[in-house]
Amino acid sequence: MMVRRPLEVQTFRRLVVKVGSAVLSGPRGRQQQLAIAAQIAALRSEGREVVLVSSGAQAIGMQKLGLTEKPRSMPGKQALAAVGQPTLMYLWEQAFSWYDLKVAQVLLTAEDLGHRHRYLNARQTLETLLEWGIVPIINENDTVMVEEIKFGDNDQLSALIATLVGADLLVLLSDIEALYEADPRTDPQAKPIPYVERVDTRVLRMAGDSPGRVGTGGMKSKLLAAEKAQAAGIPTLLLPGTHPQSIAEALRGEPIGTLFAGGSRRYSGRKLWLYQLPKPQGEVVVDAGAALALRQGGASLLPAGILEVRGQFGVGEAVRCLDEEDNLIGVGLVNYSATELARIRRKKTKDIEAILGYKNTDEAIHRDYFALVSELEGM
Ligand SMILES: Nc1ncnc2c1ncn2[C@@H]1O[C@H](COP(=O)(O)OP(=O)(O)O)[C@@H](O)[C@H]1O
Ligand SMILES: N[C@@H](CCC(=O)OP(=O)(O)O)C(=O)O
Repeated sequence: MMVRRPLEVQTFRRLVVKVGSAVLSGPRGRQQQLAIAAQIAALRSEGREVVLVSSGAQAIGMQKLGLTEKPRSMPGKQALAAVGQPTLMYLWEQAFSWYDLKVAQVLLTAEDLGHRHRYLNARQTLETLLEWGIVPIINENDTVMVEEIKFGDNDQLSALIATLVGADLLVLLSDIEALYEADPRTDPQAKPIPYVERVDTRVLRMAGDSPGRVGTGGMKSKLLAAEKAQAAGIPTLLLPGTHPQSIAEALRGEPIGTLFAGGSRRYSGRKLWLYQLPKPQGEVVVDAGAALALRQGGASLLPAGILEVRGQFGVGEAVRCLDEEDNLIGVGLVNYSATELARIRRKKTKDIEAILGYKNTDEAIHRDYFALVSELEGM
C-alpha cells in the first residue's frame, strides 16, 4: 500500500498508551503487563510523559470468578468490572513499583467528558498527576455507566484522552500485530498494513467489528479511534502489546504495527470536543423564541420550546438543535429521551411531572451542556 514514514521521535513527548483486555488476560497476560510497565518506565526515563488507558477489568473479573464467557447483560458486565477493577489496579501498581513509579486510578464515564466543565476539570487533574510524576491509569467507569451514555469502548476513550491531554501520539496495544487488509480470523491470507494516511471508508471496511473473546471494541473501533485522533492532528500507532519492545522499536522508526498519520488538525477547542463526542443521534426543532434565547446565549432549552423531535436517542446523548427553517443552532446533551421529549414538547415546566409521572429536570437541555454553532466557529 503506502510506504512507512519514519516518525519524528523527538516530538513525541506526551503519549497516551491504551492496553486492550486481550493483552492483559490469558496465560501470558501478567508477563505482558510487566513488559508494558517496563516500556512505560523507559519512556518516562527519556523524559516523556505517559497516560495509560487500561482495559481489562472485565477480563480479570472473568478470571477471578472462573468464567469462560462474558455475561451478555449490562448489569453482569458491570458487576464483572467491579470485581476486576481493583485487581487490575493492584497489578499495575505492583508492576510500576519496580521502577519507583506511582500510579493513580481515574475512572471516567462519557458523561464526565460530555460536560465541558467536567472535561476541563478532568484535564486539570491529569495535568496535575503528570506534573507530580505519577502514571494516571484510566478506565471507563463501567459499574456506573448506562448504555445510553457509554463511550463505546476504551479505544474511543483513549482517543478522547489523547485530545484532552494534548498528546503527541496515541498508542493502541492490542493482541494483533497490525491492521490487516481484512479480518485475519476470516481471511488468513490478509497482509498487514504498515501505514495509513487517512482513515476513510475504504480503510474502515478492512476491519471486522467484533472483538476477540475478552475484548470489547474490535478493530473497527481502533480505526474509529485513530480517525478521532486524526481530527485532532494526533498520529496513532497500533502495536502488538504481546511484543515486549514494540513501543521502543516503533519510536525508533522500525516498521512494526500500523502507523496512522496525524494529518492536519481539523478542529480545536470546543469544536473538537463536540466533534469527538458520540455522534448526535437525533434532532430537536425549536420555536422562534427558543431559537433566539439559545442563540443569544446563556439560556437552557425548555420542553415548551420544542416543536418536533426526530430520531431515537436516550438521556445524556448529544442532539442537534435546529430552528424552524432547519438551520443548525447548536449541539447539546439531552436530559430526556426522544420518547419522553415527544410527550412533553410544547408543554409547560409545571406540567411535565403530570404527563410523565416524574421529572428529570426542568430543562430539556441545560445551557452548560449546549454549544452554539456560532460559538464553535474559529475556536
Ligand atoms: N482488519 C483487521 N486487522 C487486524 N485485526 C482485525 C481486523 N479485523 C478484525 N480484527 C480483530 O480485532 C481484534 C482486536 O480487537 P479487540 O479484541 O477489541 O482487541 P483489544 O482487546 O486489544 O481492544 C484482533 O485480535 C483481530 O481478531
Ligand atoms: N472497561 C472495560 C474495557 C472495555 C474495552 O474497550 O475493552 P478492549 O476492547 O479490550 O479495549 C474493562 O475494563 O473491562
